[in-house]
Amino acid sequence: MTSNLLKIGFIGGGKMAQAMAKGFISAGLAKGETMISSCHPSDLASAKAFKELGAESLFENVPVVKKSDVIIVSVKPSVVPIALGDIKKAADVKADKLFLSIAMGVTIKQLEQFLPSESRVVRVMPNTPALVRSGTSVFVTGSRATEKDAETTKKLLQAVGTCEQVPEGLLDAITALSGSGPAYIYVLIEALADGGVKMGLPRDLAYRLASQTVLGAAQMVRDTNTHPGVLKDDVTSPAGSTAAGLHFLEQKGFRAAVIGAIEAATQRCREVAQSDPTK
Ligand SMILES: NC(=O)C1=CN([C@@H]2O[C@H](COP(=O)(O)OP(=O)(O)OC[C@H]3O[C@@H](n4cnc5c(N)ncnc54)[C@H](OP(=O)(O)O)[C@@H]3O)[C@@H](O)[C@H]2O)C=CC1
Ligand SMILES: O=C(O)[C@@H]1CCC=N1
Repeated sequence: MTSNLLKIGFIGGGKMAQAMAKGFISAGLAKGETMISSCHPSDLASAKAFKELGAESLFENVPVVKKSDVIIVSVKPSVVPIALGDIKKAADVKADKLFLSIAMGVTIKQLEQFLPSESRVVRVMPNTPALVRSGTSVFVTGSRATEKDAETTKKLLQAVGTCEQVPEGLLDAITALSGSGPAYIYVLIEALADGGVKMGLPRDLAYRLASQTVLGAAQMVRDTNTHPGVLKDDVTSPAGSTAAGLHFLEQKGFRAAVIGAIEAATQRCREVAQSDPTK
């Protein structure tokens, strides 16, 4: 039965779109045939990836809007005005639909200007672990979005992880933390494994241990409601190995580097938000 499922369209079929599409399928919220994407003609790999899911894959944006109930705008920020401009220019498209934009730094105000006046907008910041239904998403509703649109957004995003409604003023910092965050953690996992290999561990064992350790530590913070500093102290035995490792990290400025990374990424989002997205 596919008739009760929302028809989900993706404008831009790249990495984040594919992660969400795969998450929706594994959550039972979509089937390949209830999704459709538009890809840039130069991006045959993304078109192929959507076709492999059983979804239709086109090289035009307007038919995606026509055929979908909810449209996920998943192109790069600089492409958003071009892609949404295609829809505004099209005379024969009824655009009174829900558009979820995941583009970093593109504000609700800009999105509402780029789209036809009848379109309803929600701005979302997801992350790639949506693919394995462990995503972290937040959303902001636009001026024309209804309560039902907020419910639809929550239903889609909670199926692939967590989802919270937030004020738009927090979105740049959230993009820096949870939108970009998986990349920082992958670097940490690589570094943990590299350290293990340096000290004699086989590479595959080192990756298994590093990834499970990150997963377990994250679950401890989330599920025990205990301050991470207390959890850190629980690991750190007097005169033990952890204290030696932590001392080294502090000497190298680990904590300051992570804080600086969030600040730099937030700043980049602000630059994009303040720039003319058509340039
Ligand atoms: N990746 C992530 O972890 C996250 C990304 N985002 C946001 O998602 C959006 C997409 O990011 P991401 O998936 O990483 O980027 P990708 O480059 O992987 O995906 C964007 C896709 O859009 C295609 N495209 C370019 N022009 C057009 C057009 N005119 N019409 C339709 N499609 C077009 C691109 O093709 P081509 O490559 O040929 O240009 C590409 O396949 C960005 O706005 C980003 O800020 C948000 C949260 C997390
Ligand atoms: O790097 C980026 O710009 C996007 C936004 C958050 C994650 N990826």
